[in-house]
Amino acid sequence: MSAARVAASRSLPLFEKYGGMSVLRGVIMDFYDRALDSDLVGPFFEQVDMARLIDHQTKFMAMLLGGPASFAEERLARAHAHLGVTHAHFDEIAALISATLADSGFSDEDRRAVLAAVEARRPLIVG
Ligand code: HEM
Repeated sequence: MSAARVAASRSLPLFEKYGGMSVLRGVIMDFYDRALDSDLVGPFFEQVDMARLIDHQTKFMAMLLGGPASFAEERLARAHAHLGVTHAHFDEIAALISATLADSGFSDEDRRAVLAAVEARRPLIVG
């Protein structure tokens, strides 16, 4: 790759670097397969409309990656307010996101950046 292309790819938002909306949607579907398989967090999703949840989570992640989407913090808090999510649940979901991103080809640096943005939302989700 030429120096110019390397420089250009470094300045791309992660959203474009990792393939945009349809690729991201596949990553999110992979993540929810893992979440449903988890004894700790799987039961939370049993009664949930997963197609709708995948849409919303894809939008949320697209925003975190610098893509063309927005997802209000208030909405994130409202969605989890009555679920009784503990720190252990949050840690499990964060670990599943991390493993999914690693298996989807995210570099360690980019994976850590996404996880830091997820971690910053912990107070909105646990409670
Ligand atoms: C770790 C960071 C987390 C992020 C970034 C996240 C993100 C989201 C998003 C974007 C939605 C969709 C909200 C909407 O429809 O408006 C959602 C819904 C949901 N989340 Fe999370 N979540 C996280 C952690 C958790 C944890 C730890 C649990 C439980 C173990 C959980 C359980 C759920 C459930 C059950 C819904 C569906 C609620 C419904 O449709 O009524 N989430 N989450």
